[in-house]
Amino acid sequence: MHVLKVENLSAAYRKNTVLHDVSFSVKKGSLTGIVGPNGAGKSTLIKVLLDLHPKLTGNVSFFESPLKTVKTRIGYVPQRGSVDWDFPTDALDVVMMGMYGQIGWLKWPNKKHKEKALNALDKVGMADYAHRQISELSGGQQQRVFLARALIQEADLYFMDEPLAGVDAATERAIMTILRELKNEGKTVLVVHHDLQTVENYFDQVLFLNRTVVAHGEVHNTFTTENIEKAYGGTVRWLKEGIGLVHSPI
Ligand SMILES: Nc1ncnc2c1ncn2[C@@H]1O[C@H](COP(=O)(O)OP(=O)(O)OP(=O)(O)O)[C@@H](O)[C@H]1O
Repeated sequence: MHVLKVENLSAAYRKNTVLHDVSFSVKKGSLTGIVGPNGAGKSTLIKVLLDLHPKLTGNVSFFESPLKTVKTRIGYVPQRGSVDWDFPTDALDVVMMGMYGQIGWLKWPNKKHKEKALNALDKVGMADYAHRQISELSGGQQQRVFLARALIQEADLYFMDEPLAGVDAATERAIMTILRELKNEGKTVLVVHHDLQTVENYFDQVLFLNRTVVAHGEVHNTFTTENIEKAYGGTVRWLKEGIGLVHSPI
């Protein structure tokens, strides 16, 4: 069964088409890195899939169903820069927002919900910051709080928009451990990712996006120099060396 199936999707900002003819499907239990150059449409793709931005054409189904019937099974960690951090709320409240599917809108969370949220903060190493205003957290700490919020949803499919951007090495390891745990529990995770050097270590599937799908498949046979060049254009040359990549101008 497909967890996500996308067919001939296109989307635009005003008259500027940013995604065209995007088609791919994702299998249960996979951990996919979505890579592509700046402005390739990675964030837009996630927003369109989740109905946060309208699509022009195409079909999207989750668990072989339309989004509106399966929303509570989907978790989303937006790009940090897209969030208004001045919103006056503390870390615990941010995490509890992830539970509205379970609590129900306009109902107050009870003690059990609070405990669950605290556990999630503990899992990402942020228990001590539960009552800190989110605007007073560092970028990496905010990212961890967001991850806790997604975890508490107990979703089956997660979209994460650059969860590793601007975090320190310890936070990166902590986040990757959690993503692998989710995968091991049979959850499906799609991650927008920037660091080509770590793609082979972190993901089992890779989706190269540049306005359309350039390549998609198992990392071991899809993460090739050829596909990297196809996605990133001819101005840079990526030489695969061991598990890393060396970036060299032509
Ligand atoms: N709100 C918006 N209004 C108009 N154009 C937008 C908007 N958001 C994004 N775009 C444009 O759409 C294109 C795709 O942007 P998007 O943010 O999806 O790319 P991305 O692959 O996530 O980029 P990055 O790697 O830089 O985060 C870009 O050309 C961008 O300038």
